[in-house]
Amino acid sequence: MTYRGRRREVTALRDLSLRIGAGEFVAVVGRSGCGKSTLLRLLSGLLPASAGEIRVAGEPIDGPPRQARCVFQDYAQSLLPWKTVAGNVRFGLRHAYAAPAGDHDALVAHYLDLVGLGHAADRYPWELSGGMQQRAAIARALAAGPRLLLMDEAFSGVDALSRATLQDVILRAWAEAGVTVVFVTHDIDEAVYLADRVVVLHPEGHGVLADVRTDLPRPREQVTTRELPDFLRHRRDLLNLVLD
Ligand SMILES: Nc1ncnc2c1ncn2[C@@H]1O[C@H](COP(=O)(O)OP(=O)(O)OP(=O)(O)O)[C@@H](O)[C@H]1O
Repeated sequence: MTYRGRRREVTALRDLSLRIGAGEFVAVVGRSGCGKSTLLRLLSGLLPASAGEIRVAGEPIDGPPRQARCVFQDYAQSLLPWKTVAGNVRFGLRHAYAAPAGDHDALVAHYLDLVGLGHAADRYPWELSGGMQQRAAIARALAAGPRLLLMDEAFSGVDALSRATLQDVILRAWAEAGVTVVFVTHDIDEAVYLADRVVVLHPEGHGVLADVRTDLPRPREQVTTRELPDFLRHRRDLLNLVLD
């Protein structure tokens, strides 16, 4: 992928070949500037690839794929400020990939419960903490019934405890919805905790440096999973790869 500016060109990713199966939870890690966000923007169809091809569900994409939804780090800008939390989730339902069966009120309540925001349905985004706003953004994305959920440093802007809660929210949602998740993070611990497969990008954007199956037992749990010998082994190996 080459970014073409007026004065110069920056090639962010090259020789990248990656295949992600339906229903996988894949984390993408790597040094700052290695192209993680570029990869996600390409998958989201927001950035047209300057070379190569991206297929979602076997179809080459030429814009945002209908079955994909994105959650970015900047939660403050991802919600509609004039709508309540419930109104934002309802918006997700109304623009769903496949029209959801059932009563919309019940579905809104379901997604709010899933992210632990049942008590905040009538509040506006500016009345919520950062972690709550991000939960609302996740509920809205899930309400759209995506088959592919793209998350870019989605939990980086919140405090450590809210981050742990959000990690468990997304694990629950993934287990329930069977959606494919591609999760970009600079946090190796988060990658190993969440995913079954961790893709390490080459520091200078030369494709994939390593593609590691972690496959820790599920369900995951914040304390016990992080103490597993396999968790610690993958964490150490991945840190060595990224820091090298
Ligand atoms: N809009 C843009 N125009 C020009 N160059 C860009 C643009 N966006 C990103 N780049 C460059 O592409 C490369 C990859 O950037 P990208 O943001 O994808 O990396 P990243 O791995 O997500 O970084 P970080 O971990 O710091 O967020 C970098 O060299 C960056 O400077």
